[in-house]
Amino acid sequence: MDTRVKICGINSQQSSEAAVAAGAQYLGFVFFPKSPRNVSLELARDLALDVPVGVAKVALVVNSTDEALDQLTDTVPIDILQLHGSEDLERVKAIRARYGLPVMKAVGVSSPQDVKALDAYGLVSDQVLVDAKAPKGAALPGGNGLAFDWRLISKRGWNAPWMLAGGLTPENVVQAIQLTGAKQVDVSSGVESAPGVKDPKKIKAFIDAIRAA
Ligand SMILES: O=C(O)c1ccccc1NCC(=O)[C@H](O)[C@H](O)COP(=O)(O)O
Repeated sequence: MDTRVKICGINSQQSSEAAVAAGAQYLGFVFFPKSPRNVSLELARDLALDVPVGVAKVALVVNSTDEALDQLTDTVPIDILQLHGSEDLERVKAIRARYGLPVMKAVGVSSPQDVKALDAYGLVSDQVLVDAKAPKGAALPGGNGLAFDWRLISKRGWNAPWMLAGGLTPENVVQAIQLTGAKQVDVSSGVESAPGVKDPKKIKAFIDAIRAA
């Protein structure tokens, strides 16, 4: 399978190098203080400057203000802004216009009703991330290691390129791709040895499983 892979929650040189060596096309940097994967602007800048050309650097933010985004984009060389909060269509359009960067809007899915939102976001975003909806009261809006019912989106497409996320692992990713038809996948918890600790062996196993299928 030539599925494109995003490894999210890169927070060390080791995890960055492991993801690049394994063949990831995207690296995600989380800017959300409650997350065990949260990185400072300075660390993200240092890591991003070492990422080879051709591997996309994704900055993941949650309901960020323009001031915070100004600081982020002035400090860290990123390629894509991933909006993982409750940003509405107008906010997505405004961020895209202000920064001139591709925007990937994350949409949480747990029911057919949630899937309906993807059409609208697909019209204003460059990509959509189809993720498991965070449980009520969860500390994190994403990165929870929870999968949703992939049948809800089986063989669907929306108005923009999309990426499947939520509870993916080296053991289930091929099945998830076969069932949904996803051409891009995103993983965080499933390639960690502990919350926020990326495991180079699991990263390689995740991508090798896809390549071998
Ligand atoms: O990963 C985080 O800690 C995180 C924190 C706050 C908002 C979003 C977050 N992650 C978003 C991602 O893109 C994850 O890769 C995606 O939700 C899948 O996570 P997982 O189910 O752990 O593979």
